[in-house]
Amino acid sequence: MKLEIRQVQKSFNRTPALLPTDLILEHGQFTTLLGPSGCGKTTLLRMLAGLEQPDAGAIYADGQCIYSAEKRIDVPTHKRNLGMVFQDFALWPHMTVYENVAFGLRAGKQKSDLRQKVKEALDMVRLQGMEDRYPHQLSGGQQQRVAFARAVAVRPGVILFDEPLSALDAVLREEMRIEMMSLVRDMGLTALYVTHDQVEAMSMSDEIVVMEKGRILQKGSPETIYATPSEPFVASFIGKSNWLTPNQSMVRPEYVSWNKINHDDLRYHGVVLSVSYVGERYEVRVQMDGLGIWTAYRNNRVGIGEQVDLYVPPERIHRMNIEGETSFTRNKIAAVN
Ligand SMILES: Nc1ncnc2c1ncn2[C@@H]1O[C@H](COP(=O)(O)OP(=O)(O)OP(=O)(O)O)[C@@H](O)[C@H]1O
Repeated sequence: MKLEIRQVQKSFNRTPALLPTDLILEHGQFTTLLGPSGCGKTTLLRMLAGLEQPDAGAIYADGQCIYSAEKRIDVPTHKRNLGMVFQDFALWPHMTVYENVAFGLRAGKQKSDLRQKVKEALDMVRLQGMEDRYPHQLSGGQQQRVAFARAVAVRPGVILFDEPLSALDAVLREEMRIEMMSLVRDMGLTALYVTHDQVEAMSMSDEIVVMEKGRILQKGSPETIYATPSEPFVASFIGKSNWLTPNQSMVRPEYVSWNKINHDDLRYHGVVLSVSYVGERYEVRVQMDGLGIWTAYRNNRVGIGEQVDLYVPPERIHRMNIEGETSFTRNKIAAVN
């Protein structure tokens, strides 16, 4: 299913939670809303789900209007053909696994072959044989699988995730991330995923939508956003950035080297602050002269307090799009020579 959001906005008690926003979720694409707490991600997701009413704007599903403030159209949640998975799993505690998954199918009136459909959904998330258990008899990962099975059992056109993994520990979170992503892809579902975890966003998404203070700052593939963030907030929120001029141009740590490689490499001077072994290499934080703290990688240790020169190829410097400037430019400000 393709979803189109046109000029949708929402305020609570006259405070804007989402400024007028346009967004298209292409059919079969995995899109992530990424941003800090309170930036409006959940509000946007809830409006798509029909759980919150926009103040203005319209929403279309495969070209059909499912919400329009102007035309007073508001298709209820259960008729929007979507599945939802939340952070707290939202399983019914007094229902078994079977009943939890069947619940959505019953509500959606898909009663024929109920048993078969529940079985298929539970097989998919590898919970065969757990039908009679109650949620409290399951691990966090298993509970989240039940929530996922319940959401997809109705064969929705789109699946909405609101921080679905944040209640799980780091190892399980990574496992579940991979599992959910491949299930969504295998089913060809359109997915919208809300998170404030940039690693999650980078590893799962076809498209990342970076939000701040109720607006979209940038939308693009993980690779594009990492390489060419549109503004300083995006650069700082995704990956590590080494600033060459405050809030204007930066270089990613992997392009900072400890030796001059090309004749036009720029040289910067600093003092080593910390060295952490991160497996295979060391992550070194360096207090740069007049430039704040940089991160660089190294194959061997370096002493804390050591004076160092770091080199940056000019073509790796990314300049923010401020007042129409081009993305990649030569920037020699603050270079040693
Ligand atoms: N029902 C509500 N009543 C009043 N204010 C609300 C309501 N829901 C959200 N808000 C406010 O709207 C803004 C956006 O909230 P929202 O939950 O969409 O942010 P978020 O990016 O999802 O944050 P988080 O990651 O913490 O969930 C916040 O300032 C929040 O306090």
